[in-house]
Amino acid sequence: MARGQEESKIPVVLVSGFLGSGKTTLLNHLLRNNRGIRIGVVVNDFGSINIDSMMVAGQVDSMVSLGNGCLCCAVDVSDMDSMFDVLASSSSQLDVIVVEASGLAEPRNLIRLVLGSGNPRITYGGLVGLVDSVEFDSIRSKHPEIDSHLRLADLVVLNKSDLLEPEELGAVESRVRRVVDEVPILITSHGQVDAELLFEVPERADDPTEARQLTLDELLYEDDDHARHLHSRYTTFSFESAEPMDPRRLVDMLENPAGDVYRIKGLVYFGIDGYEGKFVLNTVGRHIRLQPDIWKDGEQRVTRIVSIGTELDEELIEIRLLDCVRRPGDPTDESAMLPVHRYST
Ligand SMILES: Nc1nc2c(ncn2[C@@H]2O[C@H](COP(=O)(O)OP(=O)(O)OP(=O)(O)O)[C@@H](O)[C@H]2O)c(=O)[nH]1
Repeated sequence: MARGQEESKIPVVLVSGFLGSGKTTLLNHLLRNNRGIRIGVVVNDFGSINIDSMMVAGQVDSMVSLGNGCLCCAVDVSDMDSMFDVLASSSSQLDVIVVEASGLAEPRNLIRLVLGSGNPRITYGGLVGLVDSVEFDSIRSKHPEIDSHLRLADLVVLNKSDLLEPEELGAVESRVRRVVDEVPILITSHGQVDAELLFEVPERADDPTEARQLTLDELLYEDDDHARHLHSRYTTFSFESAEPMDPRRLVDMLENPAGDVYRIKGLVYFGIDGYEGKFVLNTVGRHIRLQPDIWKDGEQRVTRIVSIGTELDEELIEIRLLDCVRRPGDPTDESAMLPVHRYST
C-alpha cells in the first residue's frame, strides 16, 4: 500500500478516462466492494447539474449508514485543495481518497493539483486511466491527445470487455499496448476492479524511476497546448423539467440526438402508471441505457438531462427536449413505456 511508506499520508488516486468510459461505474463498484478500506470520494464533474455526484451519493449514503466512513464531495477543480483539507482531517480517518476526474479533464492538471497540494497528509497515489474498449479507436481518431493522457496512467483499465468478442478485444488491447508501452493493462467489465489493486501504487515494469517523470517541477513547467484542450472543444447543455416526459418522444430523441451530442446523462421522470419511479439515463455514442430506480425519500420528481458534445446547438437541443415533455392527449397507460423497455434491461 502507498500508505506503508509514510503511515500518516493518505494516497489520492485519480480516476480518469474519456466521457462514458465507466469512471462512475468503477467508483460505485469500489464503494460497494471496499474490503473495509475507508474511501473518501471527490467527484469533479463538468456540467451545471452534477449527476455523477448524485449517483455516487446514492451509494455513499447507504455506505455511511453502514458506518464505513465514506464521504462524497462534488467540487470544482479549484476547490480541490480545500476538499483535501476536509477529507484528510484527523476525524475522517480515511485510508484513501479517490478523485473521479471529469471525462474532459486533463489528467496532467489533476496530477499537478495533487502534487502541489499544501496538505501535508496528502500524497499522490497514482492515476488510473479508463478506456472504453468499444469506442477506443473512434475516440482516438478524434482526440489524438488521449494517447498522452493514457501514457500518464499507472494502470490502464480496459473496460466494457463484455461488449466485444475475445478476438476484437485482443486486437484493441494490442493497440492500447502500443500506445501505453509498459503501463499495466487490466481488462474488466462494469469497472469491476479490485479495490486493493487500485490503492497500491503500481510500479512500472521496466523502470520504477519512470514515475518520476511526474515530478512537480516537470508538471508545472511543461507547456500544455491549450488549443488541444478537451474542455475548449466540448460543451454541456443542462435541461430540467418538473413535468413528466413522454417515453416515445424521448426515446426517439435519444436515438436521433440533435447535433454533435456525444454523451447524454441524467434522471428521467415518466410518471406513467406502474412506472412512477425514476429512470437513470446514460447514452454513450449510440449506446442507450434507461435503468429503472426508485426515488429517495424527499427527492423531487423531476427530469434532469445533461447533453455533452462538440459545438452543441443548445437552442435545437432545448427545442427537442421541450418537445419530449408530456402533452395533453399523450398516452399514460403501460403501453406508453414500450419504447423504454428496449433500453431498460
Ligand atoms: N456493457 C457495459 N456497460 C458499461 C460498462 N461500464 C460502464 N458501462 C455503462 O456505460 C455508461 C457510462 O458509464 P459511466 O460510469 O457513467 O461513465 P463515466 O466515465 O463516469 O462517464 P462521464 O461521467 O460522462 O465521463 C453507463 O450506462 C454504464 O452503465 C461495461 O463494462 N460494460
